[in-house]
Amino acid sequence: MNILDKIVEHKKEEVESQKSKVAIEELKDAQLFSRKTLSLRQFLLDENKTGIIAEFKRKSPSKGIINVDAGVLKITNAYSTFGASGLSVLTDENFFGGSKEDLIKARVNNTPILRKDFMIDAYQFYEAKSIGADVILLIAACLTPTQVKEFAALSKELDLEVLLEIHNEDELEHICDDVDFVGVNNRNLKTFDVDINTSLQLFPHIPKAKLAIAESGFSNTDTIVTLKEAGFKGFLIGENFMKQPDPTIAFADFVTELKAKQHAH
Ligand SMILES: O=C(O)c1ccccc1NCC(=O)[C@H](O)[C@H](O)COP(=O)(O)O
Repeated sequence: MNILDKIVEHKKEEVESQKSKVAIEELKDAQLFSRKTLSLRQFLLDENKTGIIAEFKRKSPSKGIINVDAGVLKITNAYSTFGASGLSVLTDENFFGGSKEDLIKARVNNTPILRKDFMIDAYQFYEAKSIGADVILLIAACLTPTQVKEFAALSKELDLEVLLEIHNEDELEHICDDVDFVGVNNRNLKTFDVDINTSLQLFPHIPKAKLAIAESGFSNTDTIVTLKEAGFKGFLIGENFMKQPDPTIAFADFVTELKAKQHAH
């Protein structure tokens, strides 16, 4: 069984257990459920921002523990202040050490937040809205095109934007009208190898109406400049900042360097 299958297996049990504790009607009563969401599309198109979607990530299947001491509030505040176009907060506990509470805490920021989780059941979309998410992730590798269509439509009803993640050309078939962003994940989920060329190869096949986001494995600003020139509008970066003794300083330094390089181009 590959890691994605394992995660999905576990997620199904988790969601069933959660459904028996909190009904959808209760989720709808949560204060955050009725808040007006922020548009990641708008933030990504804002030239004054970096295009970086900075991810709060404590551990991962590929890297193990990345940063267990990290404080979500301090780090996401700094990411927002220093020009992140979006925040990504892992809410999966078992494999990534995240939580719904992390996302609720990060919500003080006036920056769009992606609920980073493995979405496999309609219940999770109501949950995402109830904890203050603006964007949800659909991973093509664990959903059928019909499920993507249904979940994307439900997201739109709930005023959530949709990031569809793909890994290869076959998964382009999952793209549908209600998808706002197509994310190309450079990490092969079977081998965990990261290859930035995956983004460059798939970019020409992404419909122009969707904003393209490159995901995973970024550690230098030159790569971001190259992908920006290729047409990518967003860059999902987690580990590179989170593994540093102070992720807030690492992020600020990265942004300063990126801006200098863009200025020079
Ligand atoms: O990161 C993993 O090990 C992983 C394993 C299995 C499924 C998903 C996984 N990562 C999710 C992500 O998409 C990344 O957290 C995100 O793109 C940021 O990547 P990075 O900058 O390399 O932390």
